[in-house]
Amino acid sequence: MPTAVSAPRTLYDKIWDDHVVDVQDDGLALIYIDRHLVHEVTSPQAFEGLRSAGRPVRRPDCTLATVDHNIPTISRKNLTTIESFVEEPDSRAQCMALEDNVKEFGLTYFGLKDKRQGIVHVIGPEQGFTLPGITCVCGDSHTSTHGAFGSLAFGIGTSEVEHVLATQTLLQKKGQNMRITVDGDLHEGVTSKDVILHIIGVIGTAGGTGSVIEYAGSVFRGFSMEARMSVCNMSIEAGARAGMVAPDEVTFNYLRGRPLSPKGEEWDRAEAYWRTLKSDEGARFDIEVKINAADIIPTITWGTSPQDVVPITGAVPDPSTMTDPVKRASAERSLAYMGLTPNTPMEDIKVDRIFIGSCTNSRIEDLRSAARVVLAAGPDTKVAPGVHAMIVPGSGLIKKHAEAEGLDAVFKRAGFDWREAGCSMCLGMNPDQLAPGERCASTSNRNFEGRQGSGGRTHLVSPAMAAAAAITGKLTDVRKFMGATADSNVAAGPKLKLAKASEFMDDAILPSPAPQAPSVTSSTASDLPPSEAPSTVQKFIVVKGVAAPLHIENVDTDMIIPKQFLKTLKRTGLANGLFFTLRKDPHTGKDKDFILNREPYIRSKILVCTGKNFGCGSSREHAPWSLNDFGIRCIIAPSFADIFRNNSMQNGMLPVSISQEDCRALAEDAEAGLELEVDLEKEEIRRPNGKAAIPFKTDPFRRHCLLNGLDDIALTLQRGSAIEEFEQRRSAVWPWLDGFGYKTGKISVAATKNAKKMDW
Ligand SMILES: CC(C)[C@H](C(=O)O)[C@@H](O)C(=O)O
Ligand code: SF4
Repeated sequence: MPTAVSAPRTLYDKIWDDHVVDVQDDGLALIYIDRHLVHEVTSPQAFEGLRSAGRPVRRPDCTLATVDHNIPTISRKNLTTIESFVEEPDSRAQCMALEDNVKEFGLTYFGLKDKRQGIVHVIGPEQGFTLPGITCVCGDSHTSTHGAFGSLAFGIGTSEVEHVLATQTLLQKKGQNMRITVDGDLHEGVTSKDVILHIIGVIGTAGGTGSVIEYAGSVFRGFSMEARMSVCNMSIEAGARAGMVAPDEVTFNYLRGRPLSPKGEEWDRAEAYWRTLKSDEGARFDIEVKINAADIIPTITWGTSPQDVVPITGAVPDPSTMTDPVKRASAERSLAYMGLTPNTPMEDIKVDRIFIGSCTNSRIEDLRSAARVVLAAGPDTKVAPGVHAMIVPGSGLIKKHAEAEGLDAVFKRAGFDWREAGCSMCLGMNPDQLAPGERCASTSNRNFEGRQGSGGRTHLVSPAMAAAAAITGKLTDVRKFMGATADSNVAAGPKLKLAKASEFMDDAILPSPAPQAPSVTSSTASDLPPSEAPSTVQKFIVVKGVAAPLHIENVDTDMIIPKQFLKTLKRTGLANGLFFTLRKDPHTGKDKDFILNREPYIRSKILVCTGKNFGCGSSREHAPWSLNDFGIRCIIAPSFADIFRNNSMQNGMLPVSISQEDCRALAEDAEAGLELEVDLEKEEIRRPNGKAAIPFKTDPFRRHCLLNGLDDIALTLQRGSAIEEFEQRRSAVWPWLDGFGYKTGKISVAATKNAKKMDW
């Protein structure tokens, strides 16, 4: 319901205001979550938490689960059960745990036999589960994708997944409003992927930290929903909490008729509301960035961070020309990893592998644009000798759609490998991986070290550029596949039939799962009202000990703990995986000369990082879990990525941000092997040898929770009546959000009523 305020509001302000259940004086709000997507990697520990506290899932009707990260993308002809189909034992265990959990908690699930299975961020929009004006979360950083519909969509860690499952709410502080406007006309051959890579090159991977980005201007207005999703998807690579595009006719046309979109009168009501969802004239943005569309040309990454971009016409940068020593060191490190020589023209770089897929670029338009390049190259075009080019559609329905259009035939004839849906080589939790040293042109979103396979080298590109590289065997300017000859080749090629997504959406009603009563494994927890369920959060008061210095910028969570360690059902036992690629030699498995392998840092309790944006990238809570397991309770850095900061505090760990100068001073103490003492009560870091303590600030609520070891879920459950009141209002004002299309309704959480009042 639009609130009566006079000041002009942004789209983000409006959605935020419409979801506040309760707000504290310090601005910390309890916000309602309309849609929750669940996958196998970040949910097992969350379900286990519910089980041991005897809590049900509050809104199964607003929750949708699928398997995507671990599953093989080979033919499913011989698929009988997930147990026999997924060969790798840890991957299998995660998939099976999800299947057990969805049964036990009564959730709708698209399993491997369901043609609607696919990457969470592809199936949500495809089904109309994602709608304008909603809040949408998932234990996955690329939840930002759903913001393309004008929703507030963001990734969360596993503790927060548990929080949403139990309460359908989250504790959040509002972020900043940031607007990125791209106006003007894009050159031919420039796609949404080039636009977002260019943006990240301009603002950097920390540019959006603490902000929600609204993408505005004629370029995004002119984009399809698929293109808007690719842009919003990579908001996380720009460091933002979320990205969004105001809904318009393009959005409504995409959603009309989708299985879970509102129907009939509900649609009319919904559409009228959705039309109010745009930033008001004069609304205030904290940060404004303006980009001229004409400045963008097909863009590609050269290094190991998504901000390492260069036009395809450019060359590998030369670190010796960089004045900032941290930047120079990080560029040198990237080039060594990437096996590249400064000043090499990008188009001279040979590739071994091509990956067209991922939640960024695996939708029908992406496949069409790749197929067009293949056709433009001529009738006998083949993938270059020695190159393996893989195409992985984002969902089973996209695969069917592409096959109905004849795209698969174009690809197969040219020698591409046409696979089944899943995350695949975007992060290689399944067998689709790069071998050490292999170089890949990839339509995914992350080029971190080891991301697609240990020692693998990734260049991020658009689907059209990936197809061009597949054909030439080198990074290639896609504009070489444009013009009169290309057009006549396309015209002379096979007649492709344009199909509509609605032709493949014949399942209007989702199965209605009958929830089994959640089983309770802890004998005492079931007898307790939720607020008294034992808190698992350890207190943080004072931590004194060895501090390890680290001089790396943009330490990403793939670096903190690589994908092979995500296949666990537990929150513990991850110390061995911490900074694995920096600590262990991939060939011998022996310790490398990394700081945490040396005395006295092997006993570190504190990590002092002098580079900004610590913990960027994926939402994996495994990152703080592994630090914690190693014994590190406090990380000091100039700045943190939002999800990592939240995840750490959910685990009784303290992320402290202080100036880069102070970080450098502390790193010097650490290098001398001197102990530091972090005092949360006094909010200061005490240094050895009588040096002045360094003060820091923490959010008052988080500080209170850490000092007392309080568990967020128990605290939120005390707000049971406010949540119920909100739900009643929600049903009256936005009735289409009550699990429209599902047969099962909500499950009431009677236990919340008896909850004992706790310190909030
Ligand atoms: C597994 C999940 C936590 C992770 C994410 O949050 O992004 C993954 O999807 C990724 O892309 O690295
Ligand atoms: S980024 Fe890759 S691994 Fe993560 S959800 Fe998207 S496709 Fe899956």
